[in-house]
Amino acid sequence: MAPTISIDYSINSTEKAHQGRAYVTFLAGDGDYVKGVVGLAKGLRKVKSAYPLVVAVLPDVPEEHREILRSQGCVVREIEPVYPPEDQVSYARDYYIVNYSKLRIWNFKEYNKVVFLDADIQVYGNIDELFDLPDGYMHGAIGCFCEKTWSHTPQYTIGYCQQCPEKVKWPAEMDSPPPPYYNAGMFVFEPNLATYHSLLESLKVTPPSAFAEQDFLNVFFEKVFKPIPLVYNLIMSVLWRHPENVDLGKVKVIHYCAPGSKPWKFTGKEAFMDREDVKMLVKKWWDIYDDESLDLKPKST
Ligand SMILES: O=c1ccn([C@@H]2O[C@H](COP(=O)(O)OP(=O)(O)O)[C@@H](O)[C@H]2O)c(=O)[nH]1
Ligand SMILES: OC[C@H]1O[C@H](O[C@@H]2[C@@H](O)[C@H](O)[C@@H](O)[C@H](O)[C@@H]2O)[C@H](O)[C@@H](O)[C@H]1O
Ligand SMILES: [Mn+2]
Repeated sequence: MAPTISIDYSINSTEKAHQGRAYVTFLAGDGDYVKGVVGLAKGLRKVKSAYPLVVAVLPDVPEEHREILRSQGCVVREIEPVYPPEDQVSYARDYYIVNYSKLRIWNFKEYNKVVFLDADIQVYGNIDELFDLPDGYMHGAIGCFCEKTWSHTPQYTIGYCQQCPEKVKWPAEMDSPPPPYYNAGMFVFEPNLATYHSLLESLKVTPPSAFAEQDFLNVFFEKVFKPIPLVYNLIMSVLWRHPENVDLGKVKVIHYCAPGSKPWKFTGKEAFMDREDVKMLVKKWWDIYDDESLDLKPKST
C-alpha cells in the first residue's frame, strides 16, 4: 500500500499576512505616465521587492498601455474617477483634479497593507520594511513648502518650512504652525471599507484646494499621521532647498516631482534641472527603464 502523502497547503501566518500586501500606484490618461509605472515596476523588481505592484487605472488608460503593464508583471485594476465638489479653485497644477481618484485605493480590501507610490517615483533600495509599520496610522514623509507651487500659502509668504522649523519661527500672532504635512506621492496605510466610505462622504463637503487630494488626505488623517524619514520619499526640490536634510547615498526613494524633472519628458531647461545631481538621478531612472534584464521576461540573449 503506497504511503499516503498529505501535503500541507496551509500557509503559515507570516506568509498569510504577506499575501495581503501590495505596492499600489495610480495611472490616469493615455500619456507618458505609463513609462513611470513601467520604470517603477522594473525598479521594484531590481530591489527584489516581495510584493506585487497593483496599478489603479482610470477608464481612459488605453488597453495597449494596460497590456504593457501586465507584461511587466503589474496587476491592472480599473477604478472609477473620483471628483471633488464643483467649485472655483486654481489647482497648483491644472491636472491635479485627476488625483482625487487615488481615494479609490482605500477600497482595495483584498489587501490588508498597502504602500502607495506615485508613478513619478523610483525605488532604488528595498523598502519592504514599510509593510511592517504599525497598523492604524497614515505613514508618510513630510514635504517642503519652499517651491513656488506654495506661493499662495502663509508659510511660503513668511518663509517657514517644516523641513527647517527653526530657521524662520512661526509668528505667535499667526496662532500655531501648520501640522506636519506629508507628500501624497508615497504613503503606507490599510485599505478599509468604513474609511473608504468616510473619505468619499467627507470629500462631498470639502471644497477643493490647490493640492487637491494631498490637502484633503492631510486634513482627513491629521490625527493619525506618522512621519517617516525622507529616505522613503525624497521630494527632489529638497536637494536644493534643504541639502542639509539629504544624504543622497542613503536615499531609497526619489520622487521626480520638481517642475521639469519627470524623466520621460526631461529637457534640462527648467530651473534647477541643470544640476549634476538632478541629471544623475534622471540618468539613473533611464538606466532602469532601459534595462531589458529587468523586464519580467528578459528578451532571450
Ligand atoms: O496625467 C496624469 C497625472 C497624474 N497621474 C498620476 O498621479 C500621480 C500624481 O501626479 P504627479 O506625480 O504628476 O504630481 P507631482 O507629484 O509631480 O506633484 C502621478 O505620479 C501619476 O501616478 C497620471 O497617471 N496621469
Ligand atoms: O495632487 C497634488 C499632488 O501634490 C503632490 O505634489 C506636489 C506637492 O508635493 C508640493 O509640495 C510640491 O512642491 C510639488 O513639487 C509636488 O509636485 C504629490 O506629489 C502628488 O502625488 C499629488 O498629491
Ligand atoms: Mn508625483
